[in-house]
Amino acid sequence: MSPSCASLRSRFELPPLPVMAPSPDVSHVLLPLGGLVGREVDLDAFLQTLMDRIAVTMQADRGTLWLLDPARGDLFSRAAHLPEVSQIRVKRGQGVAGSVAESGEPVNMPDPRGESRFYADIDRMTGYRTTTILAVPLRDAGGTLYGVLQVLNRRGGERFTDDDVERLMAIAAQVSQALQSTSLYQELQRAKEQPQAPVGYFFNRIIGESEPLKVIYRLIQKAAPTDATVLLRGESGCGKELFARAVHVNGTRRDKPFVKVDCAALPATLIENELFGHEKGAFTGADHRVPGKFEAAESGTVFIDEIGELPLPVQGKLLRVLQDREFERVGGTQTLKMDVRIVAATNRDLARMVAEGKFREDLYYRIKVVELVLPPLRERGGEDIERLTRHFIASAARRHRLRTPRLSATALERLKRYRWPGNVRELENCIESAVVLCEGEILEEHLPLPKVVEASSPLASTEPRELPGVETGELLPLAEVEKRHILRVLDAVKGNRTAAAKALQIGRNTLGRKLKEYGLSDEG
Ligand SMILES: Nc1ncnc2c1ncn2[C@@H]1O[C@H](COP(=O)(O)OP(=O)(O)OP(=O)(O)O)[C@@H](O)[C@H]1O
Repeated sequence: MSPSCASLRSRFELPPLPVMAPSPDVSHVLLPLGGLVGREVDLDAFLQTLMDRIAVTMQADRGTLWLLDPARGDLFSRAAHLPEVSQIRVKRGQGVAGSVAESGEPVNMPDPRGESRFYADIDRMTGYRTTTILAVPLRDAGGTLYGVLQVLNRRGGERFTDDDVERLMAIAAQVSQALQSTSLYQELQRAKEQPQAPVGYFFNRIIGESEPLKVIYRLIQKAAPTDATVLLRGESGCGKELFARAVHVNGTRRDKPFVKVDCAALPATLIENELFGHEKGAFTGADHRVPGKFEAAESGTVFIDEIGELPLPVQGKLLRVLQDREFERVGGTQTLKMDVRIVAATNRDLARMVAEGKFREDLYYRIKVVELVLPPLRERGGEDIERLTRHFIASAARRHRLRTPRLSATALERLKRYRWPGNVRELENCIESAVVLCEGEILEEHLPLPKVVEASSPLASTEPRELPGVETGELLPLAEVEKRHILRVLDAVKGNRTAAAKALQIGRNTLGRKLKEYGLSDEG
């Protein structure tokens, strides 16, 4: 085992934290982490573990570590427990964390609604609803404030108490001490001396250090600060949405909205409406004006998922948006100007769709100014599979409040050899299921993987071996086998698409798209 594997392993084998009695003595929260700092092989994972522990100890739903960016003078989120976006920035004085950075005093806010110090845009950006917040300053050994430690939503709908404030302050003192021996702190110090150098670490939500991913990170770093339209291509479940968010948060629009439009999840007739909004009276039932996603994303980014599903007339309208930055609402005559960046994604072969006359050629070239082809999981190598696996084991155990099981060498070997047709999503679901079903402390028997079909087998295939419902001997085209299998699974879950997608280990979008291809309505 390589030294880096050894330290990663020990990180995930830390015993779970006991739920603490109210006491400011928090030494046992962070002591086990102390040793890891010195062997810091994976700072992101370390910070994530740290935030997870803090959230559990504070009986909070989630926690965020904010750091002051000396180059820009604002605060950026460096690690968050269950974050939806990789990075958020707030100005000093803005929001609760910004207020703490400004005043240097803790803030305990039992009900943020209507509070001027609460920055509701963050909830809007993440889709999370904050009900209680507690935030305290982080100071270095010299007493200078360099960040904020924040926890959200105390469990059981309770408020954070005065004891909690004291406890989080004590934790902050220890976190500060631990952080000061990391490369992150050194980077902050360097940035102080060279204020032009931006503080990095913008990929902290994406796991993977394999060469093909590093190529993608470099391309994102180049493309993100521009306004170039980005097209993400890749198999279903390989992280297109995650990378689309990375483009957004690494660019200049990071403080503005990131708005997703999922073309596969919408009936064709509604897509135009969703993107461009409609005027009152545009159609029966349109009793008031509704702004579209382009308006909602003003100055931010619109992420058009499954762009290959866009009906031809709407493709023309989108082309005009890209060329002239203007459009009209459905049923409207007023031309609206807009300023948004567009990131699109597809797992379809758009070049082929162009050749077949299903996708406009001029739009195709407009959207692929920067094209990022995400590698499927099986091409990212065993180390990335291991990193993702350990991350998903820890997060599933946390989500289901279970003890974190250990991964046996045999199980890890099987995971590395499997082909992962459903990519990271399939791995995530597979691990969650194994963690939930695991009976002992070792995760080995419960991996829901087909035992025979593995990458190293000459019979390796992306299809499961057994396909119930298909009569043996019948030589069916693959597409027909897939269709029958999907319909059978849907039947088994009584038409519940979320459950069917989960069982099939594909995205709900992908399922919607396939059903559309079979000519089945997209509702439900
Ligand atoms: N590199 C990664 N690190 C951590 N999590 C990842 C990574 N890639 C994907 N995931 C997770 O896998 C799941 C699927 O990712 P995502 O939805 O971005 O895929 P997608 O390519 O957009 O899928 P689809 O084409 O089906 O919409 C998500 O839960 C995402 O958070």
